[in-house]
Amino acid sequence: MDAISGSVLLPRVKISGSHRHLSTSHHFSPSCLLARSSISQCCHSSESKESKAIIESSSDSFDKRTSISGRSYLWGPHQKRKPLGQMFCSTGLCTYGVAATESHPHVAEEKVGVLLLNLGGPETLNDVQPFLYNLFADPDIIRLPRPFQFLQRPLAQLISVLRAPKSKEGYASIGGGSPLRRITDEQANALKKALEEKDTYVNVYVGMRYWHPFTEDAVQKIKRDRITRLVVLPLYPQYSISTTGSSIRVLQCLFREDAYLSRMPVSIIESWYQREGYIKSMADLIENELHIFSNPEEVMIFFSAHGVPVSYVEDAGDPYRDQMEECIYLIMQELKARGIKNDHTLAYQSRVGPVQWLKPYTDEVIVELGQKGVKSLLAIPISFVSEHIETLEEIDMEYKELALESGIQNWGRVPALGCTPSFIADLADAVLEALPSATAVSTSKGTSEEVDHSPLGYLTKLFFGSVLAFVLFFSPKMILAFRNHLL
Ligand SMILES: C=CC1=C(C)c2cc3[nH]c(cc4nc(cc5[nH]c(cc1n2)c(C)c5CCC(=O)O)C(CCC(=O)O)=C4C)c(C)c3C=C
Ligand SMILES: [Fe+2]
Repeated sequence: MDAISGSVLLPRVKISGSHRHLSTSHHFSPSCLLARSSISQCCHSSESKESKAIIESSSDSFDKRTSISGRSYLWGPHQKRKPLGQMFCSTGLCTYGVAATESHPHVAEEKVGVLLLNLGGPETLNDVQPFLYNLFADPDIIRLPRPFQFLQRPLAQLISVLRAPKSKEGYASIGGGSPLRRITDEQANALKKALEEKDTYVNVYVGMRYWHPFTEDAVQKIKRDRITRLVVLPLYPQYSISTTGSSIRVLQCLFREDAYLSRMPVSIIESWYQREGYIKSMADLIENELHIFSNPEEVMIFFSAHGVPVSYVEDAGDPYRDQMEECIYLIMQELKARGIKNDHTLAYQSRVGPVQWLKPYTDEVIVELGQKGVKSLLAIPISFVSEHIETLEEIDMEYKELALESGIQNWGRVPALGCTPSFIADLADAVLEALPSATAVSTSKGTSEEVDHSPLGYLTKLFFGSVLAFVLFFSPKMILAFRNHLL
């Protein structure tokens, strides 16, 4: 899908909000890594200077629910929860600054865009290895200490080649590719329509982090369409460094480098797991599935979230686990208010590689529940709003089989939200609420470090990196770890 275009434009969008000067200038590290050689540079953020430029404006106009987590976080070595600062305006943190009006002084009518960010997935089995390469080349997915960052791409190459056969099996079992692009396009269409029903006419764009349509392509379209105000909506309810954080950092690099884009008012909705519409939509889905069981009140409500390595949360300050727990608390509160008082559990799935991931692990909890005599289980994928390989293969096939082997007799699974009307309507509200707080990216280009772009330097690093990666990955310990966890 290109943009889902709305012919126009904004006389009907009311943009209100107090005008406030943003007093902090923004300095961004140019330490960009070429994560995908074919596309543009993407930031490696851990050194970003603007992590120091924190404005926590106590905006009176901002929704208190959003404020619980309405900020972004930088990760990096020894960093604890560092707000991204004001590279972009994050919903709830600020109102739109003077730059917005100064930069587009002749804009008579706003032309609003909504950019949906998602992970992307391979569409064919041939796409699997290059998709995995893009994923593992992301410094927000494999975090290497600074002196070893030059190994990122050789490592990504190695790991993607090693993992591809297993991943391909998974994608083959769900029809030969990921449904993510199709579903995200459908969500984009539905969101556009939902906004039109609220008298707001926008272009909706889809930007994927690791596969087509790439974020870089979506941004080009936004520029081509002369969008004057943008709301960025990552399709992850909870914020993680590895998902929303990674996508936003790509955007930062793209916007920082472009005069037009850096002046465009932008608002990012960083997390929205606590929105009433989302919570109620999830509760509706759970309630519906519970009714299918013959003994609804005895069913264990089993939330299975995508995991992240423990170090993200404990060392880098990823708010993901906190947001996940709060999200589940809110859903359970909503269910209780409807008279549903079932037991519930949260566990984390889909771990990759030889490091500790958030616990408890989904597979281990399923076995334990079986041993404890739980007979009915309703699995709820909670970290993602589309069907994808980890719902269709991991939950529906692997975990179902494990559950039945472990003594659980009745198995159910809540579908992903997809285009559920109440959910899409809530996303539309989130967009409308975010519009007034859009602010322009700073045009200042503070630099403190330079990246070595010389071809010789690059080739030397690539060569030694490959040798080192090879040695590292074929040491007996690593082979064992890979056999156990990755392959
Ligand atoms: C909130 C959701 C997700 C988080 C957090 C997340 C972190 C994360 N993922 C990997 C490694 C892989 N992820 C893969 C695919 C994949 N992951 C998510 C969501 C989250 N990932 C989605 C939606 C998908 C796409 C699924 C599809 O349908 O295509 C894969 C590839 C599939 C596979 O081989 O298993 C890998 C690998 C890491 C390392 C990580 C955190 C650091
Ligand atoms: Fe993942």
